[in-house]
Amino acid sequence: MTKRIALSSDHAAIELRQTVAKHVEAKGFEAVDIGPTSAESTHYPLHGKAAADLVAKGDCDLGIILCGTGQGIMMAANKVDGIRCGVCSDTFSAAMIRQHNNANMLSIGARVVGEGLALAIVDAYLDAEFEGGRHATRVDMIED
Ligand SMILES: O=C[C@H](O)[C@H](O)[C@H](O)COP(=O)(O)O
Repeated sequence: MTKRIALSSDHAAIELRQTVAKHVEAKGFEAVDIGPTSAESTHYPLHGKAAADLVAKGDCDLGIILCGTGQGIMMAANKVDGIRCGVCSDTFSAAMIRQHNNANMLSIGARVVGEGLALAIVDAYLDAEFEGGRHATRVDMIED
């Protein structure tokens, strides 16, 4: 079954989010892009929570969220039970948050990385798989 990826951002990352949405569709995922579409200033906690809720409820398999730094929207998403979201500005971390931390959401800062690196980060994240084993013990500890 096609994996569904929840996408949201604040005003600082609309263009990059739309580019990421097209990229994940081209990779064979379904992009569930919940906006916003207007460049009007908005509040990242609203959008981080909205995407995190989709993942936490199982409506989406994974989530990719963006704001200026990726930090604020990540903090909001991580307040939702069952969400493990990391901010990444490099491809190694993007793969590792999946392989070791089983992160179900990725956050990116649109004012931190350019489009090329952002898409490489998305690829590293989506192409990686959770390794389980000792890492599962630790992820369970986070959930507890
Ligand atoms: O962590 C927060 C994000 O980087 C926001 O995108 C940022 O704070 C928005 O700033 P501004 O309202 O100045 O565009």
